[in-house]
Amino acid sequence: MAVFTPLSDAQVADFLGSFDAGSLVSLEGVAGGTENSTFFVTTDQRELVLTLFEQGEHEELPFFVELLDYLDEHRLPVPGPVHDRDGIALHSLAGKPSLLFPRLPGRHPMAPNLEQCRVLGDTLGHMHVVSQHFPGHRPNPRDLNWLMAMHHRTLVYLSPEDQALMKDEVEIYQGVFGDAPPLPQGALHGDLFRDNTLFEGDRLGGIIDFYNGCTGDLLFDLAIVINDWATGPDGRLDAERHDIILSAYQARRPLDDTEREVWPTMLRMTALRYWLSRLLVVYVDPPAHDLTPHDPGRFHTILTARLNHGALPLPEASTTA
Ligand SMILES: Nc1ncnc2c1ncn2[C@@H]1O[C@H](COP(=O)(O)OP(=O)(O)OP(=O)(O)O)[C@@H](O)[C@H]1O
Ligand SMILES: N[C@@H](CCO)C(=O)O
Repeated sequence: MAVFTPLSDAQVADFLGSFDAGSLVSLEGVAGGTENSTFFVTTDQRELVLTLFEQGEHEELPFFVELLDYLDEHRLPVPGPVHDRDGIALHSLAGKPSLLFPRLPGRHPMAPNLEQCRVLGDTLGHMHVVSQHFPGHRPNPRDLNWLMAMHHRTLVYLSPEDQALMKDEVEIYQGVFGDAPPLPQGALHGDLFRDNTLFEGDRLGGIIDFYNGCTGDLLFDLAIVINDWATGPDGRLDAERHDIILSAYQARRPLDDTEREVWPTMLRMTALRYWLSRLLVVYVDPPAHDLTPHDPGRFHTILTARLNHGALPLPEASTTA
């Protein structure tokens, strides 16, 4: 379950009073998610999602609201926060910061078909074209600087081989990214896994959970997507899903020469980013709740597959994906 702070019907009915969103009909805690409390709220006018922020940097919340507002204004399929009659989105409920969103249709595509992959690549490309002009600023909190600072904390829990793997990799990334010209920048989703999208058949209902959103290398976002959406059970890349996502993406935003050059390293660095973040959750800073943490081993498998088999050739940019 992911309701860490229960709410009564009366609390939510009162909360809805400041919005033009109708009167409460029903309230249901949402089982998914691990970080925040999420509720489906039905009013006599619409279906909504209410999120209470349980952890994280609350001072970062205005950035997420601005980013979602911006993407929503540019017609990207994201849940634009609902603003109250005074134009305010961010409220406090049960002592926690809270946001109200439209409820988007669909389910998480855990075994995405090729059309869903194409739509995702197209939408991410579109999002990155738009997000290059987003005026907000929040440096990527999981970038190479974070890897360099944090990886030491997990070494004691690793085998000697894995310690060497992690240290060597971080050193290689420093060399590659330290020497490369700057990569194209913009706002990123920062965690665009399959379970942060909703599909109704082949139609993308929306991209959710922007709480890793930040500004930085657009290629970082694309590599996270390929590692999650286009990887088989053995950690190796699935050529069909890989090619269709990247072709659709590049029809919107072709990768430049530097991005193409550092791509194999970016795939490895974003795999290590999740290996490390999951190790930190399991060993170093476990959450108070007893939800099963994500498996760090999955991203160890992906990282070693990228090392042993390299990246696949990038499709050329075309305008017909
Ligand atoms: N706008 C929305 N429309 C429909 N469903 C939503 C929406 N927002 C969230 N959900 C549902 O609530 C679940 C939890 O939401 P979310 O992913 O934001 O929570 P979280 O605790 O931050 O999760 P995570 O563990 O992925 O970080 C989602 O998996 C999805 O099923
Ligand atoms: N998507 C993340 C969890 C939420 O940040 C992971 O799979 O480790």
